[in-house]
Amino acid sequence: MYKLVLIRHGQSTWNLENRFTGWTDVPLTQQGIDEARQAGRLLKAGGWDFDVCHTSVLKRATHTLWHCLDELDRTWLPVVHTWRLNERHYGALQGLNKAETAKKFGDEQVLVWRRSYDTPPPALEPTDPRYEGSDVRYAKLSAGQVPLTECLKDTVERVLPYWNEAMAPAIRAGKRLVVAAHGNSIRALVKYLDGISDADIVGLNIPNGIPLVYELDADLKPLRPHYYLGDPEAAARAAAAVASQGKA
Ligand SMILES: O=C(O)[C@@H](CO)OP(=O)(O)O
Repeated sequence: MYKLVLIRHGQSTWNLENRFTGWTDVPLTQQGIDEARQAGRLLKAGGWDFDVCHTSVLKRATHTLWHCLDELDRTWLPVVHTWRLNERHYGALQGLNKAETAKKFGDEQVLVWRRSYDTPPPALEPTDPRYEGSDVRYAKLSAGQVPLTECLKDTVERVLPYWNEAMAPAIRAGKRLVVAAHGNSIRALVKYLDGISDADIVGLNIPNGIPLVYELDADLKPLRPHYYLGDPEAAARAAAAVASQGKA
């Protein structure tokens, strides 16, 4: 049996301000740091250990990993950064307040933008100062790979090659992986691993800073439903709070 741990970053400054974030590189709040450290303590208490860490190129995920590894006394572990684990790109919504956007466009429309599988939010113009195309960390990507917006389907399409080419082979080789990523890049992985339908993925929300565990068979299929470490009710409450962030 293989085990895989996925952790959504702790609270970011834009989570606190309830703003659509996407590829915007905002830091953790003090609460986010505390959540990351608590995730590390939970892992330590459970006797978890890892060989390799994977994270995005965004600091809220990277710093979550650092704090978590610090609690585990594993800051020396190899860390692989990839843009493919970045948050889903939120297009022209990046920076806007979620509740105000729901007031303007309605809860239903915001739910479609936040959680539908294949309807992307409005796209950024390439001339928009928010466009990340000239950011040095994406210099090696082809022009089309730096998104102007993404629906979850687009995120799945860039996360899955990384799963297939980097993560799955490492797991099969016996490496114990911990992944610090984002609400929607984790939803992309969960959709694939659990075989969740395009319709049902709308109801899936990932809480901040709580380790999510997969137990996988030799074919990397889940042996049991994925679960959160710690108090399951607290994890369910935190996921419900994420769901309601997009309401007016
Ligand atoms: O703003 C974002 O980038 C994501 C994660 O914080 O938000 P949502 O939960 O609305 O997809």
